[in-house]
Amino acid sequence: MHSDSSRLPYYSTIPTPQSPIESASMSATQGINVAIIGVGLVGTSVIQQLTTVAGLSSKLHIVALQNSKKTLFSTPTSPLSLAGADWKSLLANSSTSALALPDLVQELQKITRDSGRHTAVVDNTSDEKVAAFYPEFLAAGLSVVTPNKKAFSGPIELYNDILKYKSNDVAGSKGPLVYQESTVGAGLPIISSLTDLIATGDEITKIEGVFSGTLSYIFNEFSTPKGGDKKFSDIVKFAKENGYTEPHPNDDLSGSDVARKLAILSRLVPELKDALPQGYLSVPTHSLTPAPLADVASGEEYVQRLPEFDADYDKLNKEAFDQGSVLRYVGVIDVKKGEIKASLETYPATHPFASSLSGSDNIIAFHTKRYSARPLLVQGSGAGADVTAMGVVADLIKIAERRS
Ligand SMILES: NC(=O)C1=CN([C@@H]2O[C@H](COP(=O)(O)OP(=O)(O)OC[C@H]3O[C@@H](n4cnc5c(N)ncnc54)[C@H](OP(=O)(O)O)[C@@H]3O)[C@@H](O)[C@H]2O)C=CC1
Ligand SMILES: N[C@@H](CC=O)C(=O)O
Ligand code: NA
Repeated sequence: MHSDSSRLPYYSTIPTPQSPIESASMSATQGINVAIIGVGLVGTSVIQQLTTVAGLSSKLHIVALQNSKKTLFSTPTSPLSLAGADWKSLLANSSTSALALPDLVQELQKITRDSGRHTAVVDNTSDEKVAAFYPEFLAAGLSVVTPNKKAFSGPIELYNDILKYKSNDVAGSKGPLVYQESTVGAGLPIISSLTDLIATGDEITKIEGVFSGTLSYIFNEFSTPKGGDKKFSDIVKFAKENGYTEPHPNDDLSGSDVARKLAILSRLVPELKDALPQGYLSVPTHSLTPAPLADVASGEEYVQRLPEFDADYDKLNKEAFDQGSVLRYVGVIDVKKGEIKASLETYPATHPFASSLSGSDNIIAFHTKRYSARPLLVQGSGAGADVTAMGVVADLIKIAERRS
C-alpha cells in the first residue's frame, strides 16, 4: 500500500483507490483543505468526524496529518483517502519525518495553490511551540482552528500578534481566520456565545462557572451531598484513562487549565481591555496539586503517586460535608470589580453548581446587561474527545462557509 512512497523526493503520499464520490470531491475546488497537527485523542475524533459524517468530506478535505514523529500528505494529484483506512498505520509508516513548521507551511502553500482551495491548519496538540507559530501560519494566509489553549492564554505579545493577522471581523475579507471554540468548555458554545453577546452590543458584568470538565467530574464523584466514598486518586486515574484530563493531569489539578480559560475569556471582554491578564499565570489560582508532586514531569508518575495524599483530600471533603456543603472548583471573571480568579469553593447542596452537574459537565453563567435578571447559562459535557472534536469540526465548517 505504501510501496511507492519512498520514490517521492520530499514527502510521502498515500495513493489509495478512490470511490467515484471521493474522486469527484477531490477534483472540485469547493470547500477548504484541512491540515491536522496532533492526532491523539481529540485529533483522532476530528478525523473520525471529518471522514464519517455525511457531506463533510466534500467540504473539508484533509491534506496533511502530522504528529511529533511523522507527516503524511495528500495532494490534488495523489489524494489521500482516509475514510475507512487505517490512517494510524499509514502515518506511522510514512517515510516523511515530522516537518519543521516553516517547511510544513511551504508545503501547505503549494497544496493551496495546486488545489485552488483555502487551507486551514488544525492544532490538536497542547504544544506551546505549535501555538507560538500561529502568527506565521496566518502570515502565510493559512487559517487556524484549535482546542489548544496555549496561544490564547499565554504571553499577551503572542495573543496580540494573532489579532494582527486574523481577519474574522473584516466583512468579506479573504484573509486568514482563527476559530478556537474548543479552548473553553470543549464543544459547548462558550466562545461563540460570548462573542455574539459582545458583537450585538451587550455588556458583560460577570462570567462564572465550573470551567474544568476534569475537576467537575472529580468533585461530582468525590464530594456529594451524601458525602464521599471514593478515593480522590482513583477518580483522577479514571479521568485520565478516559481522556477528560489534559495530557498531564497536573495541568488540571494545579488550576492552570481553568486559569487559562479565564484568561482566554477575559481577553475577549472589551471592558477588561486595560486590565488584561498578561498570561494565565497572572490569574490568582488555587492549586489542588500536593506540593511534592508539583514538579513531577510525567503524568503517569503523577497519577501513581497521588494515593499518598488521599487523606488530605478526604479531610477537605469532610469539612465541607460537616457544613452541609460540597466542594466545587470554580472560575470567576467579575468585570465590575476587575477580579479574575480560580478557586476551590464550598456550595450548599441546593446550589446549581452542587445539584445540577454530573459527569464532566461544565456550567457557565454569563451575567450581562441584557441577561441581568437571570444569567444566560450554558451547561453540558466540557471534556472528552468527541465533544472537543465537535467544536473543532464546527469551527472548520464556519471557515468553509466563509472561504469556499
Ligand atoms: N481532551 C479534552 O477533553 C480536551 C482537550 N483540549 C485540548 O485539545 C488538545 C489535544 O488534547 P488531546 O488530544 O487530549 O492530547 P493527546 O496527548 O492525546 O494528543 C496530542 C497529539 O499532539 C501531538 N503532538 C504533540 N506535540 C506535537 C508537535 N510539536 N508537533 C506535532 N504533533 C505534536 C502528539 O503526537 P505524539 O503522539 O507523536 O506525541 C499527539 O498526536 C490539547 O491542547 C487539549 O488541551 C481541549 C478541550 C478538551
Ligand atoms: N482538561 C480539560 C479539557 C478541556 O479543556 C478539562 O478538564 O476541562
Ligand atoms: Na467551547
